[in-house]
Amino acid sequence: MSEVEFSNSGQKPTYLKLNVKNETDKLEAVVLGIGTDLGEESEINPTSKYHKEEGTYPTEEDIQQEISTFEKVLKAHGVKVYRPKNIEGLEQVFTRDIGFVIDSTYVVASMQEEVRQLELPGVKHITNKINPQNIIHPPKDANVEGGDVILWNDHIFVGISARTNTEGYEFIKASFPNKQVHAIPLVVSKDRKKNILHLDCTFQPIGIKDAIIYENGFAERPQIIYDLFKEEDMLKVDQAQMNRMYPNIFSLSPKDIVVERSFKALIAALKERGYIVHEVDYTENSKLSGLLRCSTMPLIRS
Ligand SMILES: NC(=O)NCCC[C@H](N)C(=O)O
Repeated sequence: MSEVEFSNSGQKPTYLKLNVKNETDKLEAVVLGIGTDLGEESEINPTSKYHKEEGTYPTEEDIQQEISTFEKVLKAHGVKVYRPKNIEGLEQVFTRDIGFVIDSTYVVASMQEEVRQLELPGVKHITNKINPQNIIHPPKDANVEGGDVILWNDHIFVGISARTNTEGYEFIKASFPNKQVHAIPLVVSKDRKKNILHLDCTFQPIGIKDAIIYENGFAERPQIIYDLFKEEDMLKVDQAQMNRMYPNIFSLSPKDIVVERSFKALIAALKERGYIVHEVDYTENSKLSGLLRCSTMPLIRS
């Protein structure tokens, strides 16, 4: 059933005015993950597998507690926060991956992992507020997840990973002919310390010209990134910092960035560059191989 609002006497539906052109314009509306019921401990990626084997898998309580502190920061900045509806036994933390907005178009993700694809009905009550004419679906055999799609105004970077394939990249390229769409092959490894699950685990633009980058996360040198971002504007992180998900912070605006509290070196570097840093605890979430960007799906940035 559609949940669109009607502006006057039921005649004209008011759809969400989707608008996302980059990673940092002022955030107006977002879908934030829940983690209400994570389901069984999962081996879906090398990091989750490691924590399952080590007996350090996060509890639902801790995951929800961390997400609720993030939600408070979002709301304190006037952001409209939508939440998925719980589906029994599914993680539903990383809304980033299951769909994403490019300009005014909503792309429904086509996911490699069936257990992630099953999360899609959880956001139906939100996607029902989008004009169906602005919703697109990848064709059969094309996989693309939002964690691999990074927007930078006229440019779109698409990570080629265990989750997003070349067909997924081709689909994005064909769907947005006015953008320059770049395929960025990532390191895929069973070794949790080397594996890059999605592009947003190794690279993310911040502000209006800077970026956080783990340079060894790419299967080949991403020349386009070096062409678009100056050497002095790149905050380079090492492998241990990448493993803690330093690149996966989240921008509320070109100035305001939400960062995991323990990322001391990054926080200092960001402050030095004039950013306002909002600290939250998110270490338990990182054990599922995602962090702040991963748990958000921006709908409107102005
Ligand atoms: N963009 C991201 O890196 N998302 C994290 C997804 C983690 C989730 N446990 C998964 O393996 O699909």
